[in-house]
Amino acid sequence: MSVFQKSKSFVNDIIHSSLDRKSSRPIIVAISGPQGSGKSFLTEKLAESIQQDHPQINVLQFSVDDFYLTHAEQQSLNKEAKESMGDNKLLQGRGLPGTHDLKSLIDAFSTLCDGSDVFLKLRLPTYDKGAFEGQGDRNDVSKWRIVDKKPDIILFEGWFNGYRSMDAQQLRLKYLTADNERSVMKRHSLYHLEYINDKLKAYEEIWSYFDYFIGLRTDEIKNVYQWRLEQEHTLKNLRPYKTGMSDEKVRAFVDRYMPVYEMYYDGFCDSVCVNAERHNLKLTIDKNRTLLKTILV
Ligand SMILES: Nc1ncnc2c1ncn2[C@@H]1O[C@H](COP(=O)(O)OP(=O)(O)OP(=O)(O)O)[C@@H](O)[C@H]1O
Repeated sequence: MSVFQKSKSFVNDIIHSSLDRKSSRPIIVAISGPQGSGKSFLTEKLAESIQQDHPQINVLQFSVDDFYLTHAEQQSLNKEAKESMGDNKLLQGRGLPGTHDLKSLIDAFSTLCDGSDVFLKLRLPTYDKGAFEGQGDRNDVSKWRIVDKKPDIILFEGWFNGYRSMDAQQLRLKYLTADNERSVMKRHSLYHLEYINDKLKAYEEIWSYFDYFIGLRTDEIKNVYQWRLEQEHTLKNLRPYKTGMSDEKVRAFVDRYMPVYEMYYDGFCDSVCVNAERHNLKLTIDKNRTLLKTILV
């Protein structure tokens, strides 16, 4: 079975078990996986298949990426990180916790899940990753997604969906005991990692909305380099002016994410939807995205 087939069957079970549920709150299915692992591809296919098999169900899909800071806001953060945070490279460019408009994302979840029957039109931002030679920018409001009907099910994807911050001691210990040569955490100061860890804590309010979780795991995290390069080549070819990052920039871009994988990736699927059994689907894939292992907890 493929990642899609397993996920489709998981989502179909969710839909069947929720059909008689009297709730005006949508079901939230979070999809998580490292960059280029295929979250958007999977989310798109799942939304299509739900729409095809259950036309009466209103599906909404969106991503944490839609909520990145604007290019101008990210530029100011780059400056602040360089000048006032001891040159924190982890924040110089989009991607990590701390580089999103988290307040708008929390407001969006709160509006979508408020449980009342009245639903006012909601606009969700969209993001152009190709703008400014791959640095990216939020799209003009005319290109935002309009949600004018309350969704029944939301597919929400994000590369660090479900990651849990560590307490200060735990992070310190992990850092101090990491191998000086091999650890990517050690290329940054502890203070820079602590800042990201603090920022991550605030995202956990979003995780509390999740009812179900699909986590794509990879046998080797270094696969992300290959996936992200392939993805950028594909995206560049699709863009009218072939804009995007050079291979060297893509590698530098992925380098920024690596410490976060090292910090949180090991147990990231273990404590997402903890209050209900069989709500977490963990799928392990290899570099060709072939499914190696499935765990449902
Ligand atoms: N199962 C698959 N079969 C074929 N191609 C795939 C599959 N999954 C993903 N791809 C392709 O791989 C590339 C990366 O996939 P995708 O954009 O879905 O990754 P992602 O995890 O959403 O990445 P990011 O976090 O960087 O947005 C895309 O070009 C996509 O079309």
